[in-house]
Amino acid sequence: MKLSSTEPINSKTMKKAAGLVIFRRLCGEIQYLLLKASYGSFHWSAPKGHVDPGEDDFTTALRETKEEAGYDEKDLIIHQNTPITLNYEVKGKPKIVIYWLAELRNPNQEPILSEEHTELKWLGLKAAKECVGFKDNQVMIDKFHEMILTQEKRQQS
Ligand SMILES: Nc1ncnc2c1ncn2[C@@H]1O[C@H](COP(=O)(O)OP(=O)(O)OP(=O)(O)OP(=O)(O)OC[C@H]2O[C@@H](n3cnc4c(N)ncnc43)[C@H](O)[C@@H]2O)[C@@H](O)[C@H]1O
Repeated sequence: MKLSSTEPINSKTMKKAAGLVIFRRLCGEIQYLLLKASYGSFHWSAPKGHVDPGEDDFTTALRETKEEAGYDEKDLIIHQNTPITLNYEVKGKPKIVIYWLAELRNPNQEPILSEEHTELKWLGLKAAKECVGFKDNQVMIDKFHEMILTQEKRQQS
């Protein structure tokens, strides 16, 4: 389900985070960046994090990407008009996470990880979906992938 990024939330009952699904084109393949958490269930996700009080979602996505992957806005081509929002529960509390799609301009620029992650992977569509595991996350990657392919077709025609 997609929500407006300006939808009001009750920060006491709902967690909110924002991030970027970053891809690169390398050796004829579209590859997605995933990071492994250094805590909790050691889950894999795109760079993202908690929206600070008073911060807008997109600013959070940029800040967290810089903190967790070392990429600046200038390193990326961001599809700002097509965010996708995931809704799930963490420890019994609802959480929403807003993601934007972003292409890494220089596919050879490797991420710089923070202490929040121990590993990174660049994965093609199938492997990326297997790695994130969660169905809603997989559907999101499929949707972003479709956007990339549609844009490629438009540019070729
Ligand atoms: N257990 C822990 N132990 C120690 N420190 C911790 C901690 N959890 C958080 N922290 C601290 O919090 C900071 C992270 O904060 P932030 O960096 O600000 O926020 P975040 O990425 O949204 O946090 P998190 O990784 O917890 O969220 P996610 O929704 O992916 O993941 C949250 C949970 O939801 C699950 N999940 C992820 N995506 C899901 C989905 N689509 N559907 C259902 N569950 C999902 C994950 O497997 C995971 O279990 C870290 O620096 C760390 O210090």
